[in-house]
Amino acid sequence: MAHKAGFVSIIGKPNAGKSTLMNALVGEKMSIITPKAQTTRHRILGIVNSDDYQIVFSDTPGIIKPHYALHESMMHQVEGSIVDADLILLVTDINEEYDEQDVLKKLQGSTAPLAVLINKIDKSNEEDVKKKAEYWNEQLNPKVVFAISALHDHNIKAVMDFVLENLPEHPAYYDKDALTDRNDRFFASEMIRAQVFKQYKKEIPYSTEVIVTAFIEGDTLHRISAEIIVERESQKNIIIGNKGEMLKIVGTYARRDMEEFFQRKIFLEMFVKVIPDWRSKKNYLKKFGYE
Ligand SMILES: Nc1nc2c(ncn2[C@@H]2O[C@H](COP(=O)(O)OP(=O)(O)OP(=O)(O)O)[C@@H](O)[C@H]2O)c(=O)[nH]1
Repeated sequence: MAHKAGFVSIIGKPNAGKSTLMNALVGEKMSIITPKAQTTRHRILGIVNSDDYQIVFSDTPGIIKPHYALHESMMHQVEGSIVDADLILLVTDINEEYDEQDVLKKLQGSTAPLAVLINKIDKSNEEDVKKKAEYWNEQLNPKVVFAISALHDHNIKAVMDFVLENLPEHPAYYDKDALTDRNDRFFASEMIRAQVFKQYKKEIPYSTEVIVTAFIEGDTLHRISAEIIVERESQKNIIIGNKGEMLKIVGTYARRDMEEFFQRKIFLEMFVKVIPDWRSKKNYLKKFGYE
């Protein structure tokens, strides 16, 4: 059998379940998952290897109307991942209420085989699933529509089979040992960011960036320093909390996640820094890895 390899882009609206799906497909906790929308800011590759194939999944930020330079960068990543794709998985929430025209628009002109995945069917009924399937068939004429639950691992195997069937013949793109293109620093910062999303309300998570400033590896212990960057002094106070108690909670949970992920003891120190309006400043966005 000829070797197959290709790029599979997972796209859709915020909160549709893209990261949950990617983690179910890849079988690792690559992408952070929180109940809030817009948690994924970068394209993240998750790679599944076997002797006969290499599937490079790409989890992308949710499709939104851009309000900040940060959002523009996020949308460029979505567009890039549609252009690069050998296959596209469009994830939609069965209970999605707002307009999906922006999603449809992004897909115009794409020639890659497309599957629509109607997600969260555990929170729906057969009739609604059927209606949604008809809607998507009409709108996009995809190769196939799957009804799935990424969270409950329902029909994920069928999606995987579809991907394998439609993957082009190609040599591997990455080393067969690789699970992702992201490094340990990235995952460390994502684990802190996930806690920021979990522990704080309203605008705080969206105004926050996390930068790992030092990552010293050891056989039994990794030493990690990170900066939590916010836009205003008032946000800094909220992040730190009364007598530092909020920051302590973030640190405790993030450290726990890191210890599980890296299989090491972790020493974690964090500093909170204010950079006014960093989300609108191109130079900072560039520095933080957004193009
Ligand atoms: N009930 C149910 N909830 C799900 C399912 N899949 C995902 N979720 C939940 O939906 C929420 C959003 O999931 P994510 O995977 O972070 O969504 P996303 O599309 O990556 O979101 P962004 O990163 O914001 O674009 C989380 O609370 C998930 O647990 C599902 O099949 N059923």
